[in-house]
Amino acid sequence: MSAKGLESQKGSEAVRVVVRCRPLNAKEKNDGRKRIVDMDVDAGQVKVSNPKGDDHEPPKTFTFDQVYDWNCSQTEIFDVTARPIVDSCMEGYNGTIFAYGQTGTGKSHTMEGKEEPPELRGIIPNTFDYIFSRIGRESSKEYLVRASYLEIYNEDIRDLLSKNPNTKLEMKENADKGVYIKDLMQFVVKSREEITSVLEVGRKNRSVGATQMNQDSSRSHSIFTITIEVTEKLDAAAAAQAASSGT
Ligand SMILES: Nc1ncnc2c1ncn2[C@@H]1O[C@H](COP(=O)(O)OP(=O)(O)OP(=O)(O)O)[C@@H](O)[C@H]1O
Repeated sequence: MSAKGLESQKGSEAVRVVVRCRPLNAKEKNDGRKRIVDMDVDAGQVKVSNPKGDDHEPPKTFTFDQVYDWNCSQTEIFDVTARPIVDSCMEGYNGTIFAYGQTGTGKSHTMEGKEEPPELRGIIPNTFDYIFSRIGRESSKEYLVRASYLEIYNEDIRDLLSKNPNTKLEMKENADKGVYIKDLMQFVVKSREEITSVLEVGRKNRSVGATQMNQDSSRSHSIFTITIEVTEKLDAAAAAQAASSGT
C-alpha cells in the first residue's frame, strides 16, 4: 500500500504492525494459567513479564503501531485498523491485511469471526458490508467487484473456489501483473450476500483440524482477494459528446 493511502492513520508508515491480545480461554483458566502480558493501549506497548522471574525483574516492553487488549471489540478493530486500508483500496491503491500468529491466538476470530451476532463479525465480513454500502452511496461511479480465495498448505497452492479444489496451482511472475497465481478463479460479486457466499464456499474447502492449542485450527494459510474496478459514469450530455467525437 502506498504511504499516501495511509495519511489519515496515525503516522504515515506504509506497513503498520498491530497486536491484539485475546482473553484467556476456559481451558487455559482451568489449567491455572496466568496472564503474563499487559497491553498499554495508549502507548501502543506490550509488556511481557517473566513468569519465573522474581518481583523485581522488570517486564520486557515492545512497541507497535497499535495494540488492542482483550476488551477491544471486532468493530473497533475494523474501524481503527482495517477501514482506512479499505478506503485507500477504493481510491485505487493496493492494500493487504495480514494476520500472523501462533495457532489459537485469534487470527480467524479477528479476520472472520462469527456471522451472528453481528458484533462478532470480523474484518472480512465488516469489509464486505463497508464496500457495498459505499458503492450503494456512489451514484456517479460504476464498480466491478471480483473475489478470489486461495489456500497455501504444505507449500501447495489450491483454489478454494474451484470445482476441483485439490488441483495444485502455479505461482508465476511477469512484468505486467507482478506475482500472480495461474488459473486462479475470480467471481464477480454484486452484493454483500454474493461475496459472503463466495467466502462460505471457499471456507468449506479449507484444510482444518484440531491442534493441541486450538480445537478449530485452520492448519493452513489462506488469501481472500477483493479486486475493485471503478469507472466514472458519464452523464447523458457528456456521453453524447464522447460518442460524436468518436472517443
Ligand atoms: N479476542 C477474542 N475474544 C474471544 N475469543 C477469542 C478471541 N480471539 C480468539 N478467540 C477464540 O479463541 C479460539 C482460537 O482462535 P482462532 O481459531 O481465531 O485462532 P487462530 O489463530 O486462527 O488459530 P489457527 O492458526 O490454529 O487456525 C477460538 O475459539 C476463538 O473464538
